[in-house]
Amino acid sequence: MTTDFRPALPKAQDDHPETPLERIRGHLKSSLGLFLKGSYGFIGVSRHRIPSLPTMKKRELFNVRDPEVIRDILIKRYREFPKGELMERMMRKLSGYSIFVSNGEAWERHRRIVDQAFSNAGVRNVFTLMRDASDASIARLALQADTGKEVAIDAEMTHFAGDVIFRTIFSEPMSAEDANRIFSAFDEFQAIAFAQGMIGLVGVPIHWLWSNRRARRMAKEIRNVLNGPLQRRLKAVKQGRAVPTNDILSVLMTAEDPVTQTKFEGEELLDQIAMLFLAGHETSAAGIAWGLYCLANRPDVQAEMREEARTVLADRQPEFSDMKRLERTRDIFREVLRLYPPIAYLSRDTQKPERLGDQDVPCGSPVVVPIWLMHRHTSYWQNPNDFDPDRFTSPETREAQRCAYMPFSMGARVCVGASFALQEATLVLAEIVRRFEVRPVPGHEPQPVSRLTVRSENGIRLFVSKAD
Ligand code: HEM
Repeated sequence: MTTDFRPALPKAQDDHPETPLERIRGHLKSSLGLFLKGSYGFIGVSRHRIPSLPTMKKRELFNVRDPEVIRDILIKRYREFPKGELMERMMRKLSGYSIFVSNGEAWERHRRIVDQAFSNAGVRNVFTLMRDASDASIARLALQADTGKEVAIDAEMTHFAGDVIFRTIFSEPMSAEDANRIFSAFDEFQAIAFAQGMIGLVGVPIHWLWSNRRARRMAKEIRNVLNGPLQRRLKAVKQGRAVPTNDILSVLMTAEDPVTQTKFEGEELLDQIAMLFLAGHETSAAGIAWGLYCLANRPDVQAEMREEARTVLADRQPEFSDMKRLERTRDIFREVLRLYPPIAYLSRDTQKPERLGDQDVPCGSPVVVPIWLMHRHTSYWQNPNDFDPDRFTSPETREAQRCAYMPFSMGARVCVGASFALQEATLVLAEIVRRFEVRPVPGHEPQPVSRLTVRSENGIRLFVSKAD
Protein backbone atom coordinates (compact mmCIF):
# COMPACT_ATOMS: atom_id res chain seq x y z
CA MET A 1 0.00 0.00 0.00
CA THR A 2 1.28 3.48 -0.82
CA THR A 3 1.04 5.93 2.02
CA ASP A 4 1.86 9.56 2.70
CA PHE A 5 3.05 8.82 6.22
CA ARG A 6 6.70 9.81 6.74
CA PRO A 7 7.57 8.87 10.35
CA ALA A 8 9.15 11.76 12.24
CA LEU A 9 12.94 11.99 11.98
CA PRO A 10 15.32 13.65 14.43
CA LYS A 11 17.30 16.70 13.42
CA ALA A 12 20.72 15.50 12.26
CA GLN A 13 23.71 17.57 13.29
CA ASP A 14 24.38 18.46 9.64
CA ASP A 15 20.83 19.83 9.25
CA HIS A 16 21.54 22.87 11.31
CA PRO A 17 25.11 24.11 11.26
CA GLU A 18 24.73 26.54 14.15
CA THR A 19 27.26 28.18 16.41
CA PRO A 20 29.47 25.79 18.46
CA LEU A 21 27.59 26.87 21.60
CA GLU A 22 24.21 26.01 20.09
CA ARG A 23 25.64 22.69 18.92
CA ILE A 24 26.85 21.84 22.45
CA ARG A 25 23.44 22.79 23.82
CA GLY A 26 21.84 20.46 21.24
CA HIS A 27 24.08 17.57 22.34
CA LEU A 28 23.10 18.11 25.97
CA LYS A 29 19.46 17.66 24.91
CA SER A 30 19.74 14.63 22.62
CA SER A 31 22.33 12.24 21.27
CA LEU A 32 20.42 11.56 18.04
CA GLY A 33 21.80 14.77 16.52
CA LEU A 34 25.25 13.15 16.64
CA PHE A 35 24.24 10.75 13.88
CA LEU A 36 25.10 12.54 10.66
CA LYS A 37 23.08 11.84 7.52
CA GLY A 38 25.99 9.96 5.90
CA SER A 39 26.28 7.58 8.90
CA TYR A 40 23.43 5.33 7.82
CA GLY A 41 25.28 3.43 5.08
CA PHE A 42 28.67 2.78 6.67
CA ILE A 43 29.71 -0.73 7.78
CA GLY A 44 32.74 -0.78 10.05
CA VAL A 45 34.16 0.97 13.11
CA SER A 46 34.62 4.74 13.06
CA ARG A 47 36.59 6.90 15.52
CA HIS A 48 35.53 10.33 16.75
CA ARG A 49 37.48 12.85 18.82
CA ILE A 50 35.70 13.67 22.04
CA PRO A 51 35.89 17.43 22.54
CA SER A 52 37.65 18.20 25.81
CA LEU A 53 38.98 21.06 27.86
CA PRO A 54 42.58 22.01 26.92
CA THR A 55 43.96 20.68 30.22
CA MET A 56 42.29 17.30 29.88
CA LYS A 57 43.47 14.11 28.25
CA LYS A 58 42.36 13.76 24.63
CA ARG A 59 40.10 10.77 24.09
CA GLU A 60 38.27 9.14 21.21
CA LEU A 61 34.94 7.38 20.99
CA PHE A 62 34.47 4.34 18.73
CA ASN A 63 31.19 3.86 16.90
CA VAL A 64 30.64 0.24 15.83
CA ARG A 65 28.44 -0.45 12.81
CA ASP A 66 29.80 -3.84 11.80
CA PRO A 67 27.46 -6.73 12.82
CA GLU A 68 30.36 -9.14 13.39
CA VAL A 69 32.17 -6.70 15.69
CA ILE A 70 28.90 -5.97 17.50
CA ARG A 71 28.41 -9.70 18.12
CA ASP A 72 31.98 -9.95 19.36
CA ILE A 73 31.40 -7.13 21.88
CA LEU A 74 27.92 -8.10 23.06
CA ILE A 75 27.98 -11.88 22.80
CA LYS A 76 31.35 -13.55 22.48
CA ARG A 77 33.54 -11.30 24.63
CA TYR A 78 30.96 -9.40 26.69
CA ARG A 79 33.06 -9.70 29.87
CA GLU A 80 35.89 -7.80 28.19
CA PHE A 81 33.56 -4.88 27.33
CA PRO A 82 31.96 -3.82 30.61
CA LYS A 83 29.40 -1.07 31.00
CA GLY A 84 31.01 2.32 31.33
CA GLU A 85 31.80 3.86 34.68
CA LEU A 86 30.09 7.07 33.60
CA MET A 87 26.69 5.42 33.35
CA GLU A 88 27.18 3.92 36.80
CA ARG A 89 28.08 7.30 38.29
CA MET A 90 25.02 8.88 36.65
CA MET A 91 22.63 6.26 38.00
CA ARG A 92 24.23 5.64 41.40
CA LYS A 93 22.13 8.25 43.21
CA LEU A 94 18.94 6.62 42.03
CA SER A 95 19.67 2.93 42.03
CA GLY A 96 23.06 2.27 43.61
CA TYR A 97 25.27 -0.37 42.04
CA SER A 98 22.42 -2.45 40.65
CA ILE A 99 21.84 -4.77 37.71
CA PHE A 100 21.74 -2.25 34.83
CA VAL A 101 25.12 -0.70 35.63
CA SER A 102 27.05 -3.35 37.55
CA ASN A 103 29.86 -5.45 36.05
CA GLY A 104 31.83 -8.62 36.75
CA GLU A 105 30.86 -10.97 39.56
CA ALA A 106 28.52 -8.44 41.15
CA TRP A 107 26.49 -8.26 37.90
CA GLU A 108 26.52 -12.06 37.47
CA ARG A 109 24.98 -12.42 40.92
CA HIS A 110 22.42 -9.63 40.27
CA ARG A 111 21.44 -11.25 37.00
CA ARG A 112 21.07 -14.76 38.45
CA ILE A 113 18.62 -13.43 41.05
CA VAL A 114 16.68 -11.01 38.82
CA ASP A 115 16.31 -13.65 36.08
CA GLN A 116 14.25 -15.71 38.52
CA ALA A 117 11.62 -12.93 38.64
CA PHE A 118 11.47 -12.56 34.84
CA SER A 119 11.37 -16.25 33.87
CA ASN A 120 8.48 -17.39 31.63
CA ALA A 121 6.52 -18.41 34.69
CA GLY A 122 7.25 -15.06 36.36
CA VAL A 123 5.91 -13.14 33.36
CA ARG A 124 2.81 -15.34 33.23
CA ASN A 125 2.22 -14.88 36.96
CA VAL A 126 2.03 -11.11 36.67
CA PHE A 127 -0.32 -11.09 33.66
CA THR A 128 -3.44 -10.27 35.68
CA LEU A 129 -1.65 -7.41 37.45
CA MET A 130 -0.66 -6.06 34.01
CA ARG A 131 -4.24 -6.38 32.85
CA ASP A 132 -5.44 -4.35 35.85
CA ALA A 133 -3.06 -1.55 34.81
CA SER A 134 -4.30 -1.81 31.22
CA ASP A 135 -7.96 -1.58 32.41
CA ALA A 136 -7.08 1.51 34.44
CA SER A 137 -5.46 3.12 31.40
CA ILE A 138 -8.48 2.30 29.20
CA ALA A 139 -10.74 3.93 31.82
CA ARG A 140 -8.60 7.10 31.81
CA LEU A 141 -8.63 7.19 28.00
CA ALA A 142 -12.41 6.68 27.93
CA LEU A 143 -12.78 9.92 29.92
CA GLN A 144 -10.71 11.78 27.34
CA ALA A 145 -12.18 10.17 24.20
CA ASP A 146 -14.59 12.08 21.95
CA THR A 147 -14.05 15.33 23.83
CA GLY A 148 -12.49 17.00 20.78
CA LYS A 149 -9.38 17.66 22.90
CA GLU A 150 -5.91 16.36 22.09
CA VAL A 151 -4.69 13.52 24.33
CA ALA A 152 -1.07 13.60 25.55
CA ILE A 153 -0.57 9.94 24.69
CA ASP A 154 3.10 9.87 25.77
CA ALA A 155 2.12 11.04 29.28
CA GLU A 156 -0.72 8.50 29.43
CA MET A 157 1.57 5.67 28.36
CA THR A 158 4.15 6.73 30.97
CA HIS A 159 1.37 6.51 33.56
CA PHE A 160 0.34 3.10 32.19
CA ALA A 161 3.86 1.61 32.08
CA GLY A 162 4.70 3.05 35.53
CA ASP A 163 1.49 1.53 36.89
CA VAL A 164 2.33 -1.84 35.26
CA ILE A 165 5.74 -2.07 36.83
CA PHE A 166 4.49 -0.74 40.19
CA ARG A 167 1.64 -3.27 40.31
CA THR A 168 3.75 -6.17 39.09
CA ILE A 169 6.44 -5.42 41.68
CA PHE A 170 4.18 -4.60 44.64
CA SER A 171 0.69 -6.01 43.80
CA GLU A 172 -0.66 -2.50 44.48
CA PRO A 173 -1.83 0.20 42.05
CA MET A 174 0.19 3.38 41.93
CA SER A 175 -1.80 6.26 43.41
CA ALA A 176 -2.30 9.37 41.23
CA GLU A 177 -0.26 11.34 43.80
CA ASP A 178 2.66 8.89 43.65
CA ALA A 179 2.44 8.82 39.86
CA ASN A 180 2.79 12.62 39.70
CA ARG A 181 5.64 12.70 42.22
CA ILE A 182 7.61 9.98 40.56
CA PHE A 183 7.13 11.09 36.94
CA SER A 184 8.01 14.72 37.47
CA ALA A 185 11.04 13.76 39.61
CA PHE A 186 12.13 11.24 37.00
CA ASP A 187 11.69 13.65 34.11
CA GLU A 188 14.06 16.07 35.77
CA PHE A 189 16.46 13.33 36.88
CA GLN A 190 16.64 11.97 33.32
CA ALA A 191 17.40 15.39 31.77
CA ILE A 192 20.12 16.07 34.37
CA ALA A 193 21.62 12.57 34.16
CA PHE A 194 21.84 12.73 30.37
CA ALA A 195 23.41 16.21 30.34
CA GLN A 196 25.85 15.09 33.07
CA GLY A 197 26.73 12.02 31.00
CA MET A 198 27.59 14.18 27.99
CA ILE A 199 29.62 16.58 30.14
CA GLY A 200 31.32 13.64 31.89
CA LEU A 201 32.28 12.20 28.51
CA VAL A 202 34.22 15.37 27.81
CA GLY A 203 36.18 14.68 30.97
CA VAL A 204 34.63 17.04 33.51
CA PRO A 205 34.23 15.15 36.82
CA ILE A 206 30.49 15.01 37.32
CA HIS A 207 30.72 15.42 41.10
CA TRP A 208 31.78 19.03 40.34
CA LEU A 209 28.49 19.83 38.70
CA TRP A 210 25.99 22.27 40.17
CA SER A 211 23.13 20.01 39.06
CA ASN A 212 24.30 17.15 41.28
CA ARG A 213 22.41 18.26 44.34
CA ARG A 214 19.18 18.59 42.36
CA ALA A 215 19.65 15.13 40.81
CA ARG A 216 20.23 13.70 44.30
CA ARG A 217 16.99 15.32 45.54
CA MET A 218 15.01 13.89 42.60
CA ALA A 219 16.52 10.43 43.14
CA LYS A 220 15.54 10.58 46.82
CA GLU A 221 11.98 11.55 45.91
CA ILE A 222 11.68 8.50 43.60
CA ARG A 223 13.26 6.16 46.15
CA ASN A 224 10.88 7.39 48.86
CA VAL A 225 7.85 6.53 46.72
CA LEU A 226 9.20 3.03 46.09
CA ASN A 227 10.35 2.51 49.65
CA GLY A 228 6.79 2.96 51.04
CA PRO A 229 5.31 -0.30 49.70
CA LEU A 230 8.64 -2.10 50.24
CA GLN A 231 8.64 -1.25 53.95
CA ARG A 232 4.95 -2.22 54.23
CA ARG A 233 5.76 -5.63 52.74
CA LEU A 234 8.79 -6.18 54.96
CA LYS A 235 6.71 -5.31 58.02
CA ALA A 236 3.93 -7.69 56.98
CA VAL A 237 6.45 -10.51 56.53
CA LYS A 238 8.01 -9.76 59.92
CA GLN A 239 4.58 -9.85 61.57
CA GLY A 240 3.77 -13.15 59.87
CA ARG A 241 0.84 -11.68 57.91
CA ALA A 242 -0.19 -13.12 54.53
CA VAL A 243 1.65 -11.43 51.64
CA PRO A 244 1.40 -11.80 47.84
CA THR A 245 3.47 -14.67 46.54
CA ASN A 246 3.25 -14.10 42.79
CA ASP A 247 4.63 -10.62 42.26
CA ILE A 248 8.16 -9.51 41.42
CA LEU A 249 8.90 -8.32 44.95
CA SER A 250 8.06 -11.72 46.41
CA VAL A 251 10.65 -13.30 44.09
CA LEU A 252 13.28 -10.61 44.69
CA MET A 253 12.91 -11.01 48.45
CA THR A 254 13.08 -14.78 48.51
CA ALA A 255 15.19 -15.80 45.50
CA GLU A 256 18.61 -17.09 46.42
CA ASP A 257 21.61 -16.89 44.16
CA PRO A 258 22.56 -20.54 43.60
CA VAL A 259 26.27 -19.70 43.39
CA THR A 260 26.84 -17.41 46.39
CA GLN A 261 23.76 -18.54 48.38
CA THR A 262 22.95 -14.88 49.07
CA LYS A 263 19.75 -12.85 48.66
CA PHE A 264 18.90 -9.19 48.07
CA GLU A 265 18.43 -7.48 51.41
CA GLY A 266 18.18 -3.97 52.90
CA GLU A 267 19.35 -1.07 50.73
CA GLU A 268 20.36 -3.43 47.96
CA LEU A 269 16.77 -4.60 47.56
CA LEU A 270 15.60 -1.00 47.18
CA ASP A 271 18.42 -0.30 44.66
CA GLN A 272 17.34 -3.20 42.46
CA ILE A 273 13.66 -2.21 42.71
CA ALA A 274 14.49 1.38 41.74
CA MET A 275 16.48 0.12 38.76
CA LEU A 276 13.75 -2.24 37.60
CA PHE A 277 11.15 0.47 38.01
CA LEU A 278 13.21 2.84 35.91
CA ALA A 279 14.36 0.36 33.22
CA GLY A 280 10.91 -1.17 33.13
CA HIS A 281 8.66 1.84 32.63
CA GLU A 282 10.58 4.47 30.68
CA THR A 283 11.47 2.14 27.79
CA SER A 284 8.06 0.48 27.46
CA ALA A 285 6.24 3.83 27.71
CA ALA A 286 8.40 5.28 24.94
CA GLY A 287 7.87 2.27 22.64
CA ILE A 288 4.09 2.11 23.13
CA ALA A 289 3.62 5.87 22.65
CA TRP A 290 5.61 5.79 19.39
CA GLY A 291 3.50 2.78 18.40
CA LEU A 292 0.25 4.71 18.83
CA TYR A 293 1.73 7.60 16.87
CA CYS A 294 2.50 5.23 13.94
CA LEU A 295 -0.94 3.62 14.15
CA ALA A 296 -2.67 7.00 14.19
CA ASN A 297 -0.91 7.85 10.95
CA ARG A 298 -1.63 4.47 9.33
CA PRO A 299 -5.38 3.90 9.66
CA ASP A 300 -5.08 0.82 7.43
CA VAL A 301 -2.64 -0.88 9.86
CA GLN A 302 -4.74 0.24 12.80
CA ALA A 303 -7.86 -1.32 11.20
CA GLU A 304 -6.01 -4.62 10.70
CA MET A 305 -4.93 -4.62 14.31
CA ARG A 306 -8.45 -3.86 15.47
CA GLU A 307 -9.78 -6.76 13.46
CA GLU A 308 -7.20 -9.10 14.98
CA ALA A 309 -7.95 -7.90 18.52
CA ARG A 310 -11.70 -8.30 18.00
CA THR A 311 -11.30 -11.76 16.46
CA VAL A 312 -8.98 -13.06 19.18
CA LEU A 313 -10.56 -11.35 22.18
CA ALA A 314 -14.19 -10.95 21.04
CA ASP A 315 -15.89 -9.03 23.89
CA ARG A 316 -14.15 -10.72 26.77
CA GLN A 317 -11.18 -9.93 29.00
CA PRO A 318 -7.80 -10.83 27.54
CA GLU A 319 -6.10 -13.90 29.00
CA PHE A 320 -2.41 -14.77 29.09
CA SER A 321 -2.92 -17.41 26.36
CA ASP A 322 -4.34 -14.75 23.98
CA MET A 323 -1.05 -12.90 23.82
CA LYS A 324 0.65 -15.33 21.47
CA ARG A 325 -2.37 -15.24 19.15
CA LEU A 326 -2.07 -11.47 18.66
CA GLU A 327 0.66 -12.04 16.07
CA ARG A 328 0.00 -9.03 13.87
CA THR A 329 0.05 -6.74 16.90
CA ARG A 330 3.47 -8.14 17.85
CA ASP A 331 4.87 -7.64 14.35
CA ILE A 332 3.61 -4.08 14.32
CA PHE A 333 5.26 -3.42 17.67
CA ARG A 334 8.53 -4.98 16.48
CA GLU A 335 8.53 -2.55 13.55
CA VAL A 336 7.85 0.34 15.94
CA LEU A 337 10.86 -0.75 18.04
CA ARG A 338 12.96 -0.78 14.86
CA LEU A 339 12.00 2.79 13.94
CA TYR A 340 12.02 4.19 17.47
CA PRO A 341 14.23 1.93 19.63
CA PRO A 342 13.65 3.20 23.19
CA ILE A 343 17.38 2.76 23.92
CA ALA A 344 19.17 4.41 20.99
CA TYR A 345 22.65 3.13 21.68
CA LEU A 346 24.64 0.84 23.99
CA SER A 347 27.78 2.08 25.61
CA ARG A 348 30.75 -0.01 26.76
CA ASP A 349 34.38 0.67 27.76
CA THR A 350 37.54 -1.13 26.64
CA GLN A 351 39.64 -2.61 29.44
CA LYS A 352 42.78 -3.17 27.37
CA PRO A 353 44.01 -2.10 23.93
CA GLU A 354 41.73 -3.70 21.34
CA ARG A 355 41.61 -4.11 17.59
CA LEU A 356 38.01 -3.56 16.48
CA GLY A 357 37.44 -3.82 12.73
CA ASP A 358 40.30 -1.84 11.22
CA GLN A 359 40.77 0.41 14.25
CA ASP A 360 43.25 0.25 17.12
CA VAL A 361 41.29 1.15 20.21
CA PRO A 362 43.18 2.31 23.31
CA CYS A 363 42.37 0.95 26.77
CA GLY A 364 39.62 2.91 28.54
CA SER A 365 37.90 4.14 25.36
CA PRO A 366 34.12 4.40 25.09
CA VAL A 367 32.71 2.01 22.48
CA VAL A 368 29.19 2.67 21.23
CA VAL A 369 26.78 0.30 19.48
CA PRO A 370 24.28 2.66 17.83
CA ILE A 371 21.03 0.67 17.80
CA TRP A 372 19.30 3.66 16.18
CA LEU A 373 21.70 3.64 13.21
CA MET A 374 21.68 -0.15 12.77
CA HIS A 375 17.86 -0.14 12.72
CA ARG A 376 17.88 2.38 9.86
CA HIS A 377 21.00 1.11 8.10
CA THR A 378 20.60 1.45 4.34
CA SER A 379 22.65 -1.71 3.63
CA TYR A 380 20.29 -3.93 5.61
CA TRP A 381 16.83 -2.39 5.36
CA GLN A 382 14.84 -1.34 2.32
CA ASN A 383 13.25 2.10 2.75
CA PRO A 384 14.54 2.13 6.33
CA ASN A 385 12.71 5.30 7.35
CA ASP A 386 9.31 3.90 6.36
CA PHE A 387 6.90 2.26 8.78
CA ASP A 388 6.34 -1.17 7.23
CA PRO A 389 5.18 -3.92 9.64
CA ASP A 390 5.16 -6.42 6.74
CA ARG A 391 8.94 -6.46 6.68
CA PHE A 392 8.95 -8.76 9.71
CA THR A 393 7.01 -11.45 7.85
CA SER A 394 9.16 -11.22 4.74
CA PRO A 395 12.06 -13.70 4.35
CA GLU A 396 14.08 -10.90 2.71
CA THR A 397 14.62 -9.25 6.05
CA ARG A 398 15.86 -12.40 7.81
CA GLU A 399 19.46 -11.27 7.39
CA ALA A 400 18.63 -7.73 8.55
CA GLN A 401 16.85 -9.11 11.61
CA ARG A 402 19.89 -11.22 12.48
CA CYS A 403 22.52 -8.53 11.87
CA ALA A 404 20.87 -5.20 12.41
CA TYR A 405 17.87 -5.59 14.73
CA MET A 406 18.58 -5.34 18.44
CA PRO A 407 15.99 -3.27 20.35
CA PHE A 408 16.64 -5.37 23.48
CA SER A 409 20.39 -5.71 22.83
CA MET A 410 21.82 -9.26 22.62
CA GLY A 411 24.07 -11.68 24.47
CA ALA A 412 24.38 -12.15 28.20
CA ARG A 413 23.25 -8.60 28.98
CA VAL A 414 20.17 -8.75 26.80
CA CYS A 415 17.20 -6.96 28.36
CA VAL A 416 15.95 -9.01 31.30
CA GLY A 417 12.41 -7.66 30.75
CA ALA A 418 12.08 -8.30 26.99
CA SER A 419 9.22 -10.85 27.26
CA PHE A 420 7.57 -8.76 29.96
CA ALA A 421 7.73 -5.67 27.71
CA LEU A 422 6.39 -7.49 24.64
CA GLN A 423 3.54 -8.85 26.72
CA GLU A 424 2.55 -5.48 28.19
CA ALA A 425 2.81 -3.68 24.82
CA THR A 426 0.79 -6.35 22.98
CA LEU A 427 -1.85 -6.25 25.70
CA VAL A 428 -2.33 -2.50 25.92
CA LEU A 429 -2.08 -1.82 22.17
CA ALA A 430 -4.68 -4.49 21.41
CA GLU A 431 -6.92 -3.19 24.20
CA ILE A 432 -6.69 0.44 23.07
CA VAL A 433 -7.24 -0.28 19.38
CA ARG A 434 -10.08 -2.72 20.09
CA ARG A 435 -12.08 0.15 21.65
CA PHE A 436 -10.70 3.40 20.32
CA GLU A 437 -9.59 5.03 17.14
CA VAL A 438 -6.44 7.16 17.37
CA ARG A 439 -5.87 9.96 14.84
CA PRO A 440 -3.02 12.42 14.29
CA VAL A 441 -3.31 16.05 15.33
CA PRO A 442 -2.84 18.13 12.15
CA GLY A 443 0.33 20.22 12.30
CA HIS A 444 1.79 18.33 15.29
CA GLU A 445 5.00 16.52 14.31
CA PRO A 446 6.78 14.78 17.21
CA GLN A 447 10.48 15.54 17.45
CA PRO A 448 12.52 12.43 18.42
CA VAL A 449 15.29 13.08 20.95
CA SER A 450 17.38 10.57 22.89
CA ARG A 451 18.26 11.18 26.52
CA LEU A 452 18.15 8.00 28.56
CA THR A 453 15.37 6.88 26.17
CA VAL A 454 14.05 8.02 22.79
CA ARG A 455 11.17 10.40 23.45
CA SER A 456 9.51 13.23 21.58
CA GLU A 457 10.78 16.63 22.66
CA ASN A 458 7.38 18.23 21.99
CA GLY A 459 5.32 15.27 23.23
CA ILE A 460 3.06 12.93 21.28
CA ARG A 461 -0.49 14.20 21.04
CA LEU A 462 -3.32 12.36 19.33
CA PHE A 463 -7.08 12.54 19.00
CA VAL A 464 -8.88 9.59 20.56
CA SER A 465 -12.46 8.58 19.82
CA LYS A 466 -14.56 5.46 20.37
CA ALA A 467 -14.08 3.03 17.48
CA ASP A 468 -17.11 1.75 15.50
C1 HEM B 1 10.19 -1.96 25.00
C2 HEM B 1 10.72 -2.03 26.19
C3 HEM B 1 12.18 -2.25 26.48
C4 HEM B 1 13.28 -2.07 25.69
C5 HEM B 1 13.32 -1.63 24.24
C6 HEM B 1 14.44 -2.43 26.49
C7 HEM B 1 15.74 -2.40 26.01
C8 HEM B 1 16.84 -2.75 26.76
C9 HEM B 1 18.20 -2.74 26.26
C10 HEM B 1 18.63 -2.29 24.86
C11 HEM B 1 19.00 -3.15 27.27
C12 HEM B 1 20.52 -3.28 27.24
C13 HEM B 1 21.16 -2.02 27.80
C14 HEM B 1 22.67 -2.07 27.78
O1 HEM B 1 23.24 -3.13 27.65
O2 HEM B 1 23.28 -1.01 27.93
C15 HEM B 1 18.16 -3.44 28.40
C16 HEM B 1 18.61 -3.90 29.61
C17 HEM B 1 17.81 -4.08 30.70
N1 HEM B 1 16.43 -3.99 30.75
FE1 HEM B 1 15.22 -3.50 29.22
N2 HEM B 1 14.02 -2.79 27.73
C18 HEM B 1 12.65 -2.71 27.78
C19 HEM B 1 11.83 -3.03 28.85
C20 HEM B 1 12.28 -3.51 30.05
C21 HEM B 1 11.44 -3.93 31.14
C22 HEM B 1 9.92 -3.94 31.09
C23 HEM B 1 12.27 -4.26 32.18
C24 HEM B 1 11.92 -4.75 33.55
C25 HEM B 1 10.75 -4.82 34.05
C26 HEM B 1 13.63 -4.07 31.73
C27 HEM B 1 14.74 -4.30 32.50
C28 HEM B 1 16.03 -4.25 32.02
C29 HEM B 1 17.19 -4.53 32.85
C30 HEM B 1 17.18 -4.86 34.33
C31 HEM B 1 18.31 -4.44 32.03
C32 HEM B 1 19.77 -4.67 32.39
C33 HEM B 1 20.11 -6.12 32.12
C34 HEM B 1 21.54 -6.47 32.43
O3 HEM B 1 22.43 -5.63 32.28
O4 HEM B 1 21.76 -7.63 32.80
N3 HEM B 1 13.60 -3.63 30.44
N4 HEM B 1 16.84 -3.19 28.06
